[in-house]
Amino acid sequence: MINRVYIFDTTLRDGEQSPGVSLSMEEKIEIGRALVDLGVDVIEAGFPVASPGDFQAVQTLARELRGVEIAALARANPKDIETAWEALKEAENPRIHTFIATSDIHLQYKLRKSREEVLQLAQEAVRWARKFTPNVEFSAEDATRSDREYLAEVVVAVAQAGARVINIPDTVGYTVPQEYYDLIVFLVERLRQAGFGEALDKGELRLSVHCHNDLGLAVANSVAALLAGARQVECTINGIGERAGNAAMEEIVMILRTRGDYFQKALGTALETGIDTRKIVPTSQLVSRLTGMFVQPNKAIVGANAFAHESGIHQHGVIAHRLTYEIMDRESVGWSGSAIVLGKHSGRHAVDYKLRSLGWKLSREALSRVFERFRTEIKDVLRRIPDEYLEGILYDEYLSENYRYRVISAQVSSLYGTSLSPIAQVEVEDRKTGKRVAVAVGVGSVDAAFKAVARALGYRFGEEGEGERLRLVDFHIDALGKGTEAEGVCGVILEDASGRRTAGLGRDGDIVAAGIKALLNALNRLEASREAGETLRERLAREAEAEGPRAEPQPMCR
Ligand SMILES: CC(=O)SCCNC(=O)CCNC(=O)[C@H](O)C(C)(C)COP(=O)(O)OP(=O)(O)OC[C@H]1O[C@@H](n2cnc3c(N)ncnc32)[C@H](O)[C@@H]1OP(=O)(O)O
Ligand SMILES: CC(C)C(=O)C(=O)O
Ligand SMILES: [Mg+2]
Repeated sequence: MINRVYIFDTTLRDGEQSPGVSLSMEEKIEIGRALVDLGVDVIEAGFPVASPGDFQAVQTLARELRGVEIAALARANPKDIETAWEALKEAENPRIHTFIATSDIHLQYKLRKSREEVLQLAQEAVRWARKFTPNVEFSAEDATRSDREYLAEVVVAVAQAGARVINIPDTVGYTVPQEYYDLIVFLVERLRQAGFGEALDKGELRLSVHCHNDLGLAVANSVAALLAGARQVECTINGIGERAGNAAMEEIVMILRTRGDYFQKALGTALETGIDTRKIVPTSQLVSRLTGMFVQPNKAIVGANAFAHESGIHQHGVIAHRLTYEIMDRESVGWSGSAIVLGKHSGRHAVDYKLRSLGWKLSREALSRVFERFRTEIKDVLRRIPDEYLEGILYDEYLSENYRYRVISAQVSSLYGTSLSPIAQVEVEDRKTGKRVAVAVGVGSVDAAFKAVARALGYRFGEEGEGERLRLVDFHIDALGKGTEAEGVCGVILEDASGRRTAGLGRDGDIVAAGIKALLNALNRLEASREAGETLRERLAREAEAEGPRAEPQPMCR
């Protein structure tokens, strides 16, 4: 049998059947182009008879996209099939995908037809479609709950009618991998007995799988079917689709790639797809943005945490050698940036690694000082810890004696039920220039307070006003503890005009006061890093060198 697995992407058809998803024509084209770039073999563009909008979308994609087959869905009746063809006919390589259910439950309650009638409709549908194109796919909807003998009869009948691809959907996500594997083996055998062995071996006739995720088995079932001899897999980006979704393409592709050794052993050959895996993450993010379907952080391959290491023991392992805790190269699926994420469970190795990647070399003693503050002041306070906070600790530890600014007092109004704006008045001390008072109006009380502090110290946020312009890159507030008396913890990251970034933290029972403290902390660190940051960096590096060499992280670790 051929070792090429054809990727049939149904993000735009079954994926769009996800409750709450409705893509505009422009969005479908944008996703369609991304799918072509990704290297899918077939794009199921829609169900043309469903609505004029669906018809137009299929027609537009058929006209616009090249280098890919375009499929359209049609029930087993002449009108659906003719409409599908009308929409498809300008495609470079059009495919009519016709279907009818084969399970007794569907026959009895939904179609109200006998097995004989459905068998005949299935065959006729393929013949109708063949009048337009030889590229016809037939799906036996709810195949996994169908009587096996009857299903085999339908499969052989549609092959005889000229279907090029026969799809065995697990429409309601009911099957389990071994059962599905056995079913595909059984159908392959029946097709061979009916004289289609050579066509299957050459890939001229293909069995396809289409799995839903109701029991969380869509990908496992798809892979089992590929092991059993299916060579087309129907799937969606991020696994979106009807109910619990379809099989996630990115997972199937990466299973085939990562476990090529296993397929080699089991089948005597690895299974190949045409997917350019480096485009997986950008495509996933595009689909998530346009469909509004959020990708859970722990989702395999494309979730934000899929390659992130936050706990100390794992971080240490990965820093020593990526393969200790990574089975795939994150860049091979399109991720960039660091895999080491600082957080509550991070350890000394990760802190050292992060500081090294920020250009700091520390002696053991200096690292211990930073790590101790990280452990006691930050780890339990912030959920995610941007790298800037580590540098902030260094400045606090070594330069805080020279910190320039101090807030003496602040008064901030907080309003409700009025069109008036909040006002902040602050009194600050600049060690170089003395005390200053400033007043500012803001959208909210934090905005007013930040603007007043900035004004008093010769900075500004935004276009207006005088002073050096700063950008607030990040601002967040967390509650430490529960209830209305919980302490507020505010974190800010500032960026100056040269791109230098510093972070600040502030804690207070009053969240506006916590914000003011965080801002002051960040401003003090900014000034200190400008004045003495490089000197400190050199001094610490000299101390580290004097201490002798330490193991450098492996270049493999990113
Ligand atoms: C498993 C799947 O994902 S199948 C695809 C599901 N996708 C969709 O349904 C999205 C698009 N659907 C639609 O817009 C509409 O359902 C339409 C336009 C297709 C049909 O709309 P309506 O004519 O109003 O029918 P409705 O949706 O209420 O019922 C479906 C009809 O199709 C029949 N039918 C269902 N599947 C098939 C089939 N594969 N072949 C032939 N007839 C079928 C049903 O028996 C029912 O017929 P009836 O009206 O004679 O009772
Ligand atoms: C139309 C078919 C292939 C389908 O989506 C299903 O059975 O789930
Ligand atoms: Mg489906």
